[in-house]
Amino acid sequence: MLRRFVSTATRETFFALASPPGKAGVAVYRISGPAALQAYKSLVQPAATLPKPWKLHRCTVQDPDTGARLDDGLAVYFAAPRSYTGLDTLELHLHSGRALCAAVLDALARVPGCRPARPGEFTRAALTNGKMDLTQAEGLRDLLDAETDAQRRIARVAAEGKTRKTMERLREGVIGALARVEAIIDFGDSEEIEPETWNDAVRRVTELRETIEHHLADGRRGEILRAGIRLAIFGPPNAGKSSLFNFFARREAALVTPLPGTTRDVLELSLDLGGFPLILVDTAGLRETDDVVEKLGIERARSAITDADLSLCVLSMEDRGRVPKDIQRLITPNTLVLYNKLDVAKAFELPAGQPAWTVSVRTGDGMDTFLAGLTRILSDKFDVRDTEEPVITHARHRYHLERAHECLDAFLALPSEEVVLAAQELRYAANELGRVVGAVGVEDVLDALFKDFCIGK
Ligand SMILES: Nc1nc2c(ncn2[C@@H]2O[C@H](COP(=O)(O)OP(=O)(O)OP(=O)(O)O)[C@@H](O)[C@H]2O)c(=O)[nH]1
Ligand SMILES: [K+]
Ligand SMILES: [Mg+2]
Repeated sequence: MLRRFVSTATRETFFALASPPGKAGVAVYRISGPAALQAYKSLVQPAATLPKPWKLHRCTVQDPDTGARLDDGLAVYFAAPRSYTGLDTLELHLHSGRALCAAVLDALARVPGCRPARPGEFTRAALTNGKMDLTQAEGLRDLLDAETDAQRRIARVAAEGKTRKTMERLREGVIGALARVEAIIDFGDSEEIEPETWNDAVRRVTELRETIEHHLADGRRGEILRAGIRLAIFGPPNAGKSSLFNFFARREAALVTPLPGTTRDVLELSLDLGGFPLILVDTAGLRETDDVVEKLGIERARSAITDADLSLCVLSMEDRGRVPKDIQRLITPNTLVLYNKLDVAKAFELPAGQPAWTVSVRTGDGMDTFLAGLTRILSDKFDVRDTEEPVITHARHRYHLERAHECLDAFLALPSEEVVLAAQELRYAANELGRVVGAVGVEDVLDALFKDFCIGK
């Protein structure tokens, strides 16, 4: 249903080094646009015969003005529209070195009609030319940014076009229902239209609404995984929260002292735990205090706990019987509980109904079991398996799906006489779904997206 997104007609030819600059095995240059073959003729020897598309050719590259030989390597020509960008594209695979890259880029800049590419310009052209949709471009950016295995896998789902397909199918469904309602408007007075048509539209919309609800009820797994899972460590002073934080950091990242109230600021640490992106947050111990600075720290701790996706309460085993009420209130069935200082306390049976462990951060006792348990919880809560439906990975997707859901709700609340209003609600819904894939109104999203791309992608 989706052809061209934005009509920024590309008459220009842009080029970039697509591989990292500097010393490496191979440097890849991409030249995309109508002058791609012109670049071939200017730079490549022998240029007498033009390259067969999609075939690698041995070549020598020379300076277009002096004819001085620069390097030799391989050239491949992708004829439009069967290229990454959908435009005529030339790729040169040469040796990589700083001076060599600079000389080749300089030579390319002297080819008439060629100019250096802007960040993300190749992908932007691919989008413009209908080679991919907005969710795929976002997925690609996320794939390049992915730092852990779970992030990589979720980005792939979008980059491969699964999110796009789901959204397009939903949009087509809405348009199908809209066609029925419009038929009632057009032929409503004649006998050709059965009352069944309205019921049919209602049935379709009900199903679509359910599918959207199913996608929305994903626990925000996609968005959380992409951004990193925030795990807030909290508890009373001196329980060993910062000691645990340092255990994960593998260095003395936070101050640890025997004085209660040591930690004041909120500290963060990003790490990869079993393939999951975890943002660990250390916070000030919670207690009543008259110390102004400590009070501020405790306020920050409370907001960090609220903002977190998961929370871990650290309790010293010695304080087990006397956990203050305001800390008890923060422990929900979803809170992980770590009883620390096993080395100086007697072991006890863990209460059921709560993910909990006993450990000694000091001696390392029980830590393996705790880490394995934590990884399993992350996997249960946030993992996205290949067989599952694509999930929402950006707040933007959720926003438009929620709006579309509202429109379908509004449609279903209307009586069958209100066909004109009903058609309008469906049009709004289709429009919202179109925004996810970028079929409507996306210029601002594109600018934000491609700003973060590297040049040459
Ligand atoms: N015996 C024993 N002491 C520990 C253990 N873990 C931490 N401690 C000690 O407990 C004291 C407090 O540790 P911290 O890590 O500063 O505790 P905290 O919860 O961050 O404290 P605040 O920042 O003040 O809230 C320090 O003296 C640690 O060395 C443990 O497993 N066993
Ligand atoms: K302390
Ligand atoms: Mg601390």
